[in-house]
Amino acid sequence: MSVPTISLHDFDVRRQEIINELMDASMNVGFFTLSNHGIPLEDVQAAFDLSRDFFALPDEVKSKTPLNGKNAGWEKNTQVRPSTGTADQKESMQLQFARMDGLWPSDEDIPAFRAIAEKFMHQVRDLSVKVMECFAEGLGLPLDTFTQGTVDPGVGDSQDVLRLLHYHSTEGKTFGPNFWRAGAHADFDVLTMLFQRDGEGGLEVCPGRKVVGDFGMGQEWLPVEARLDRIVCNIGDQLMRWSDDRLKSTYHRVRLPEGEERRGPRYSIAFFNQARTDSIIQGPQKKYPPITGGQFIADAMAKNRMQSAEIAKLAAKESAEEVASRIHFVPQHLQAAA
Ligand SMILES: O=C(O)CCC(=O)C(=O)O
Ligand SMILES: [Fe+2]
Repeated sequence: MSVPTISLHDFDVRRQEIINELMDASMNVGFFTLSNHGIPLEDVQAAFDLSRDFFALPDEVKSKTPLNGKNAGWEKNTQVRPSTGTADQKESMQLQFARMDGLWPSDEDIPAFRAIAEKFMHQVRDLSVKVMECFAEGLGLPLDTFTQGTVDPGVGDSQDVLRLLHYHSTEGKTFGPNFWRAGAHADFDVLTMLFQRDGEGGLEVCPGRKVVGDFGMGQEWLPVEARLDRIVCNIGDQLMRWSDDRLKSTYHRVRLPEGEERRGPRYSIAFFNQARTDSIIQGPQKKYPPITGGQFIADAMAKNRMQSAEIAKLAAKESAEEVASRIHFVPQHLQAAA
């Protein structure tokens, strides 16, 4: 199995063919990469330049816009994944269309940050809407089923997030067996679009996992090539539930450099398309009870915090693999039902 690449060239005339490819990838792998996606390379580069300039600021400056409880703001070395119990070796800055009061870095600290970031967010959102409409069509649902919740970003209850990520250089550092740039997890959004820079690899995918698994431990992990001109996409838990589990939300992780690999920093940028707080998530076959986008995220974050605290305690004593093999992990919507 491999992560398929889907070209979006001549989108309008090739629409049906593209829908078929997207559905196939999402039902079987949960991940795919997009080529010829229409976002100019120089705009992707500009977003990475902005990210590099922001993370180069002193921590005292970045901490003027700290992470709040709603996935906006800056954090460093604080994200503990339930799969590992250790903090991801990274810092990140999360940006949204709404709910950003006091969280945009000032023009004195970093010129035009908001303007550049928002331009890119709109470009990625517009492309995401195109892809999510394809999913709706592929599932035989009204075209706006998944995008209703993610359009109109000015409305105040958009939960979409652009996350700038900076994984620290590992030059001269050694780590225990249980440390990751990003520990194994599934995303809890509708659709994630991830940008990477050439050669800054490490992202691995556990393809086509069954609905229930233990963080993908012991299964096959596929590397995803890092290329500036491609967008890595994956299905999140919200779309899995919204499609009655037909489209798969898949585990993925970012490993630390190994052996002779370059040990420099890694930058990536993820855009998480989320259901809006008041949209109702329920599949056509009503496999699961309805839930609002707001409640879904609140539940997911609470569960995550609880599991992370639990596993951090255990992981202090045992290896991650032993711990993960004992914790029965299921996607967010199945957890809520359990
Ligand atoms: O940086 C990456 O390649 C992946 C990041 C990721 O999976 C996430 O932030 O959810
Ligand atoms: Fe992720």
